[in-house]
Amino acid sequence: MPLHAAAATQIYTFSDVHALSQGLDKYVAKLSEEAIRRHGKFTVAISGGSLPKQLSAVLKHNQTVDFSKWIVYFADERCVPLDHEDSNYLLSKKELFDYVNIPAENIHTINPELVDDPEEAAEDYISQMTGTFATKDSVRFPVFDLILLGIGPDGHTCSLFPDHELLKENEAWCVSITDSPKPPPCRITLTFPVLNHAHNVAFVVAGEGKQDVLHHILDTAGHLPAQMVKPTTGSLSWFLDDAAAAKVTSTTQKGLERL
Ligand SMILES: O=C(O)[C@H](O)[C@@H](O)[C@H](O)[C@H](O)COP(=O)(O)O
Repeated sequence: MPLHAAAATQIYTFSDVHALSQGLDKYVAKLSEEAIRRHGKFTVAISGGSLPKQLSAVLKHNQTVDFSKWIVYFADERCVPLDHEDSNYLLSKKELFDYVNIPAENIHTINPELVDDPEEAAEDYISQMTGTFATKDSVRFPVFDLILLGIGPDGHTCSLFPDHELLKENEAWCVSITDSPKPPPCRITLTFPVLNHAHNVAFVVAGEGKQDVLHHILDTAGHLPAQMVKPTTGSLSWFLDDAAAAKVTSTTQKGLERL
């Protein structure tokens, strides 16, 4: 698979969700190897929804990835206990963490003692990231090796929703939201400055239910949250199954590669 971290947008399409998971396995394994070689670790932020299952279906059996060097954050997380059915941590635990040897201390969850105080929970998450990303020089924004994102039918990503005040946040690394249109209402979420400072950002989108929003995002100029993800120097990739990509017609399709 001709993987390269081009600065441009790269769109990969797959015949079905299993092929998409196979493509993600190769993509993530390559980025993980490169990052570990470069700085001894692989810092990754994972979204919730259908992404963890799509990400992990093949990757959880990968025997070459050094998961012991992974440092995991969540692109967004619900303000619920870690054993709650709505927890993104629990979802990724069931789909991936239970199968691979990521050290528990390297999996950065929302502080379970702060789930009833979203603002405090967001501040605590920033403190956790400071521990991971701070260097001897002051670091303005954390630089993840990879951020994995989904999109909702309304074009939201993470817990950044259309027309929400949080879209304007350009300083804080993580913020809380208490009026999420997608339940549950209280969450913490990474912000656009963090998303757009990542070395690599990949959207993973599958299913015919995403056809219209994906057509809007990739074929029209606009300001949906997913359209505001524009890595300053990093790569932006789309991993799509054919069902989701059916209405994508833009010239970016020239970047379409079958993996
Ligand atoms: O915590 C969340 O709800 C997710 O992070 C959210 O941003 C998700 O990625 C989209 O809503 C897409 O969800 P689906 O992939 O399930 O459609």
